[in-house]
Amino acid sequence: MSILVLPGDGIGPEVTAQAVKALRSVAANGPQFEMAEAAIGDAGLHQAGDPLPEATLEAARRADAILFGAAGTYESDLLPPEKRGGHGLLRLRKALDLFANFRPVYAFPELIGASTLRREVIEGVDLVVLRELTGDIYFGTPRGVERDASGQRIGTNTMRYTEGEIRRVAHAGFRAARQRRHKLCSVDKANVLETMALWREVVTEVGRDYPDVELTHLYVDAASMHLIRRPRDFDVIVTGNIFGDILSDAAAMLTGSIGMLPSASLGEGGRGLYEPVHGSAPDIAGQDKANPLASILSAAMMLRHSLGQEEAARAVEAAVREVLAEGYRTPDIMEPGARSVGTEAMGDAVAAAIQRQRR
Ligand SMILES: NC(=O)C1=CN([C@@H]2O[C@H](COP(=O)(O)OP(=O)(O)OC[C@H]3O[C@@H](n4cnc5c(N)ncnc54)[C@H](O)[C@@H]3O)[C@@H](O)[C@H]2O)C=CC1
Ligand SMILES: CC(C)CC(=O)C(=O)O
Ligand SMILES: [Mg+2]
Repeated sequence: MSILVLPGDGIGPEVTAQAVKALRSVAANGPQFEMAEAAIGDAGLHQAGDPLPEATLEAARRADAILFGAAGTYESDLLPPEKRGGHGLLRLRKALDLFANFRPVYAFPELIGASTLRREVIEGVDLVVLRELTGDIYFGTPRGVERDASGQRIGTNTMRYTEGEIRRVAHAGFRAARQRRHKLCSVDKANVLETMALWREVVTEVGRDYPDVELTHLYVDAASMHLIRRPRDFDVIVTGNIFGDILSDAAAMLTGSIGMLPSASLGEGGRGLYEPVHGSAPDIAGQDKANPLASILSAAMMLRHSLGQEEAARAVEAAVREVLAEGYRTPDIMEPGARSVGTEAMGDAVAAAIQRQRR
């Protein structure tokens, strides 16, 4: 089994190193992995002049699974796309046609006290945001900044979805709901945007094949309110690229921190890209402060979905619960009386707990 590791920028390399530690701990008495590393993001720009170097894309195509950290910095964010670290990630997802990004939002009972939200709202939260990942306003054309006849600058991006793109992610949403509590909520802005009216129509059509799944629809503005007000009512949320990007960061706070949210980006084949939901966090990079659990939980999703190692995936997840129950906390999830640890020490604690789980 081959894993390509793409640490990227900022806290990307710090958290990814802890996920690699967890995988090595799994491999100590279980499946063997071949791990290789390649550059992406600003790191790719520095190394090869491209946020997605050709060698990285080739290696990604060959790997069984890809573990990604974070790409981009505030400095490169405002440059043209070809010089923008984060663009490397967008291109990778597109090149591998990884259109279904599953972002589980699970409120660990051990972390209820770490959240800024009320216990009665977040206790029992267990939902998945399924974000479409290769279409929408992030990829639609025309795009760019140009000048009109008067010399004024005009910025354009285009929200665009084909029927086929909506259909395939809708199927993925219904299938996911079938594995869970049989509820799918489709989030759109069909009252204003034609693209989203098509989204609602196609999701409704696909829903006829899944009579056992309860389909509901919400507009994205109301959905963001309901997500915070009554998060337990949600099972699977399927939505477009930009709405999913925003809603999942908001939903992260139901778990205590964005440092707790893993994700799996999947296509039609078995190969997946496993990526924490957070970014490169320049404000805490290089300070041993980042929470590595989102990355470690992404590695667990990788073991499950791309490498066929369900038992190992469960061991990693159980190890995370164990260290949380023991009171290990990075600063983002710190609470009074807990054991304050840095990124490295959290990774060590999880790796040791994996050993205990697999004994
Ligand atoms: N998947 C990716 O590669 C993503 C890349 N980005 C890029 O990352 C850079 C920073 O973007 P931001 O908007 O600030 O989002 P961000 O997710 O990097 O950070 C937002 C806030 O959450 C905190 N945070 C993030 N991850 C954390 C972790 N594991 N542990 C503890 N705290 C954590 C940060 O310290 C910051 O205060 C930008 O260049 C952006 O383009 C942003 C989002 C996703
Ligand atoms: C490059 C960005 C679109 C990354 C991001 O915010 C995300 O994937 O959540
Ligand atoms: Mg995001």
